[in-house]
Amino acid sequence: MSKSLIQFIIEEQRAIPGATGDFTGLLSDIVSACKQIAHQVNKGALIGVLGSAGSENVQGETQKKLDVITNEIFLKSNEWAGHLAAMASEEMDDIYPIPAKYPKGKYLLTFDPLDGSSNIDVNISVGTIFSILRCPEGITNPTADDFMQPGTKQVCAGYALYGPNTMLVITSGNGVNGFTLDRDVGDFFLTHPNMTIPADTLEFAINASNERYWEAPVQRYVKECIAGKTGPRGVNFNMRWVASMVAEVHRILTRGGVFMYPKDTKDPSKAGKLRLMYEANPMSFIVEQAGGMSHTGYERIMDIKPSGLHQRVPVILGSKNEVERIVGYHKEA
Ligand SMILES: O=P(O)(O)OC[C@H]1O[C@](O)(COP(=O)(O)O)[C@@H](O)[C@@H]1O
Ligand SMILES: [Mg+2]
Ligand SMILES: [Mg+2]
Repeated sequence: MSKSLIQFIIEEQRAIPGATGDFTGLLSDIVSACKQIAHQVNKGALIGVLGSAGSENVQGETQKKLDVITNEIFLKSNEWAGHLAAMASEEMDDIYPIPAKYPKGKYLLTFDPLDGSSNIDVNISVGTIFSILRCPEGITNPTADDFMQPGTKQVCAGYALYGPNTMLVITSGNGVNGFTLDRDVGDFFLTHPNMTIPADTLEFAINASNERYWEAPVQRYVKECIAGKTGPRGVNFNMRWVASMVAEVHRILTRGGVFMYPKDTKDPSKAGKLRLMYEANPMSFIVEQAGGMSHTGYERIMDIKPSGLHQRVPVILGSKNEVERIVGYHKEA
């Protein structure tokens, strides 16, 4: 049988001089949270977890019952062990300091507990996204300011995909590896070592209903793809849109492609739809580690110095040559 996720992490940790085991402990708590979420998502209506919670999160989005449940699972699994100083989530306005009754640790955790939650009631794949940062040296009671680190500072990023299989895909800056949950054994096993994104692709993903709001460079790119053989690209493209970022990124890691939620004029107060700290940054870390590229069209996402926990950014990520082309269109515009 292939390596379990925890064996894999412990072996990686051994290669780091001075490692204390804190990181391994933290990842094992995250894995435990993802297994619990997989169980809830899998049971669905049988345990009454589908539908709306009747509340709104800080972004003004209606929360699903599972948004609330999965957020609670992540907090409870990760607060007790002494690896973290604080957490931040899509579903909470402010940061979550570790309660005084527990020891505090040296890491910060941000997460989107249920990504693609509009898909949950229609039984389409959803996921969880997380990012681990170091708590700044000497800080025991971090504030939101301590989370304002660019994506290049991430220690680890990952996602769980709750699809036909439950998978966990992680990077700690040493390539990207994918693990599949064996429900009978109750553990994740390495099934997709060294995942890489092909540099070229003939597949793109975008919510085309927003076309009239996009900027000219993205309109040009998509128009050229749709023109296919008869257009300037001289080749046919395929399009996909799942509306779960985790599923789109997983497809791109598996067979290449481009995913875009670009800057648009739909709501001028928002720079994009996706959130930097717990969606764009972790996915960018994974995509770059797999040989892909992740950009806003104007700058590398992981270079952005965050200004707020729930800051939104435009996202263009995936196969390198296509993302470079789209960035080039932005420069020409
Ligand atoms: O419904 P739209 O506008 O196509 O947006 C879909 C995007 O929104 C998201 O669902 C946002 O994530 P949440 O469900 O965590 O809010 C992404 O996963 C997805 O790419
Ligand atoms: Mg999300
Ligand atoms: Mg979410």
